[in-house]
Amino acid sequence: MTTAIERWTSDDPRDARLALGATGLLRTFNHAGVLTAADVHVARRTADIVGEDDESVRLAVALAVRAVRQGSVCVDLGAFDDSGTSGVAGTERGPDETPLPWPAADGWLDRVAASALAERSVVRADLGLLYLDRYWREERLVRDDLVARLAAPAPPVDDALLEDGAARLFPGDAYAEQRRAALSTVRRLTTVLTGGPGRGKTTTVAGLLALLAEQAEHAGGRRLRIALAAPTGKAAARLQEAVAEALAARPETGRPEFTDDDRRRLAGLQAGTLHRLLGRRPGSSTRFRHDREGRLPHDVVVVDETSMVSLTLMARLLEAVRPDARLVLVGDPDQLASVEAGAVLADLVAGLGQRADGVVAALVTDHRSESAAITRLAAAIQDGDPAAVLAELEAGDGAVELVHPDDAAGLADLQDELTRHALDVRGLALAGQAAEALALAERHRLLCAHREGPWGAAHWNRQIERRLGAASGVYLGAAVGTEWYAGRPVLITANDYGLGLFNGDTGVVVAEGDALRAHLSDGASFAVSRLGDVETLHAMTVHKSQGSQAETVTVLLPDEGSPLLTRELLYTAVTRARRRVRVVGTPEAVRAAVERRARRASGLAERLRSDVPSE
Ligand SMILES: Nc1ncnc2c1ncn2[C@@H]1O[C@H](COP(=O)(O)OP(=O)(O)OP(=O)(O)O)[C@@H](O)[C@H]1O
Repeated sequence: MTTAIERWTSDDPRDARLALGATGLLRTFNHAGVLTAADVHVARRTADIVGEDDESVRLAVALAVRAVRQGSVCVDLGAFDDSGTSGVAGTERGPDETPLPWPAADGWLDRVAASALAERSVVRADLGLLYLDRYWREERLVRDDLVARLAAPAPPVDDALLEDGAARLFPGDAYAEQRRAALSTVRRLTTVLTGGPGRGKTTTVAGLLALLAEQAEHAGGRRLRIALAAPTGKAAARLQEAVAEALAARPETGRPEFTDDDRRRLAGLQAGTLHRLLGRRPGSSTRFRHDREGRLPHDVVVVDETSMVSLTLMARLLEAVRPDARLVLVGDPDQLASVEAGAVLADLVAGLGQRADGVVAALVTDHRSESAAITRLAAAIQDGDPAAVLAELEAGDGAVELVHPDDAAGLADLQDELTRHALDVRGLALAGQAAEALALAERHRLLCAHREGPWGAAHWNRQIERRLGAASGVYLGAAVGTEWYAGRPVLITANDYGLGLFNGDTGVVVAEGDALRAHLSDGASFAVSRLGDVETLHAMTVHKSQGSQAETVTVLLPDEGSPLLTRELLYTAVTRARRRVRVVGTPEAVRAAVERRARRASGLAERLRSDVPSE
C-alpha cells in the first residue's frame, strides 16, 4: 500500500522550513516540501555523529522525525511510493509536484537496520517499521505494562454483594449495557471503557465507583483511594461535575439509586489533570514525580478522555499506577488523537477489542434524546458514508444543517448571528453579570479546522472582534492595549499551577467597576493582568475543543484539499454539539473529510494483538 504524502509549499526562498546547507536527498525532499528544516537538522546531526553517510539512511531518519512531528510514533518506509509518481499526491498542491527520487522500498528498512544509527540505537527497525529510539521504548513499555496487567490475577470481589449493588445502581433493561460493563470492570484489573457522547460513560463510572467503594468497605479495608483524571483541566472539571451530579441525583424509579452510604464512601471525590496526578518534576515535561519507583497510592485510577492521551503520557501513567490498582481508561476512540504523538486509545481498541475477556467494554446506546439527528450524523461519519452524511446535513430538520460557503445570504446570516451572540455576551459582561455572560458564551462554539487562513480560527476571531467593535463604537481586540475588553471570551492555553489554571479552561472577561476580571467556568476569577497564556475564543480549533461540549456548534470546513480535513476531525467537531450543529462547507469538503482517515503510524495495536512478551 502506498501513502499520499503531504507537502508544504512556499514561494519564499527564506522560508524558515528550508534547511540551509542541506545536500543530496535531504535537500531534495526538503525543497519538495516533504521535510522541514528541523527534520533535516536532526537527521544530519545524528548521522554526522556516527559517521553515517548513506543518503537513503539519512532520509529515513528525517522521515522518522517528520512522522513524530505529524503525530505518528514511527514511519512505514514501505508505504512510500518508490516510483516517485502516483504515491506522491501532494494534498497541498504547489508549484513543485515533480516526482521525488524515493529510494526503492525493497531493502530500504534493512539498510537502516544495518546502519551505524541503528547500531547506536538512535533508531530502531521493528515490526517492519522505523522508530526513533524513545518512541520504540515507550511503545514497548505500554505494551509490556498492559500485558502484565492483563495477566495478573483478578482482584477478589464479593459476588453476591456485587450483583445486588449492580441491580441497585444499574436497574432494569435500560441500564443493562452499563451494568454489564460495570460488572466486568469491577471483576478486572484493567478496562478500556469506550463510547461516543451521551452513551452513558460517566453514569457508568459513577455507579462503578460506588460498587468498588462498597466492596472495599465490605472487605474491611481502609477507605478506597480513587484518582479521577483527564488530560485537560476542562475535561477533569466536567468529569468531576458529572460524577457529583450522578451521585446527588434524587431517587427516581428505574434510575440508579445512590444511597447515603454510597455518598459517604465517595465524599470529597475530586478530579484533576493527569499531569497534576502524576506530579510535576521541575525541569522535565516527560518525567513525573510518580513513576515505577514511586507509584501512585491510589487503589482505583479512572482516566476520562483517553483519546487525548499521547503515547508518552500513557507510558508514564502505566508505570505510575500500582500493579494491583484498578485502571479504567474511558474515551471515544473515534475522536481526534492526542496533540502529541500516538493514537493510544484507538490502538488499545484495535489491539485488545477482539479478546473474549471483555477488557474493552463498549457502550453503544445513545441516551440523549434531544440529539437524535446529531447521533445519526455522527454515525454516518463513523461509517465513512459521505452520501448518508450529506443526506443528514441536507435533511434540514433544524438540529443539523449545511451552509454552503458560496451562499452569500447564508454566510451573512451566520456572521450576523455570531456578532449578535458576541454582543449579547458583551452586554452582560459590561453589566457585571458574570454568571450569565459565561453561560451565554459557553452556549455556542465556532470551530475551525485550521488556525490560520480564511477559514481559520485566527481570522474568524478578528472578524468577530471587528464587527463587535463596530457595533459597540469602540476598537476591540488585536492591538496591544485593546486586547482585553468586557465580553472577551478566553481560552487558557497553558497550565499555571500557581494560579490553578489549566490548559483548556474557558471563561469570559467581565467589567467590575473600572477593572476587568476574567471569570472562568470553574467559578474562579482573576484580574486580567494576571493571565499570561490566553487566546480569544470567539472561534477555536477543533483540536482545542476536544473534551468540551456546547449546546450549539458551528463548524467551518476548509476546502477539500486541506490535509487537516479528516473523518476524525469532522466527527470530533459535530459531536461537540449537544443540540444543534451547523457545518459550513462545500459538499466536496464534507465528502473529502468523511473519506480521509487521520491515520497515525504505530505498532502498538499489533504488539497487543500478538500478545508475545518483549524479549
Ligand atoms: N441507561 C440510561 N438510561 C437513561 N438515561 C441515561 C442512561 N445512562 C445515562 N443516561 C443519561 O444520559 C445522559 C448522558 O449520560 P452520561 O453523561 O453518562 O454519558 P457520557 O457518555 O458520559 O456522555 P459525555 O461524554 O457526552 O458526557 C445523562 O443525562 C444521563 O443521566
